[in-house]
Amino acid sequence: MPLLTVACAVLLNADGHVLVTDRPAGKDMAGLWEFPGGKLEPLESPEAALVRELQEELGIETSPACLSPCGFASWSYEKVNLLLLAFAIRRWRGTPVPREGQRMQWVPVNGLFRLDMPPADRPLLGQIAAIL
Ligand SMILES: Nc1nc2c([nH]c(=O)n2[C@@H]2O[C@H](COP(=O)(O)OP(=O)(O)OP(=O)(O)O)[C@@H](O)[C@H]2O)c(=O)[nH]1
Repeated sequence: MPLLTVACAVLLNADGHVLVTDRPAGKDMAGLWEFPGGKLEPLESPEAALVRELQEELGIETSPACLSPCGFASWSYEKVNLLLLAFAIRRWRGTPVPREGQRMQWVPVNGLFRLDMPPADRPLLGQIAAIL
């Protein structure tokens, strides 16, 4: 199966809460909570992809220097092997506002374990808890 590389953001605010958005109706796994981010375009670095996705999805400005790798997960879905690369981000410019019809919430890290998230994300949660 093809390998799909996705970069995602663990946006941490001053209270130590993490931003999650839900997958809009009509997409695979609609309604599940996930970390903002998306697929790398051809020849694009994970950092550049994430900076671009955060602008598109939430209207915030970041830069590769703000991104700190904080974990990864690997999961085989029906049609792809997903490699999910997570970056912690504590500083950005602007206020996140969902731009693609997603719902959004800030949750304490412990609260992540109670959310309905894609199966690929579960192994990330312990890694995220460890960096706080
Ligand atoms: N951004 C993000 N994607 C995730 C997470 N967990 C997870 O399994 N994924 C999967 O990684 C892929 C991300 O791709 P994407 O967001 O660019 O694409 P998409 O499915 O929304 O569809 P699109 O091609 O219409 O943009 C999706 O298949 C999504 O289900 C996560 O926490 N964040």
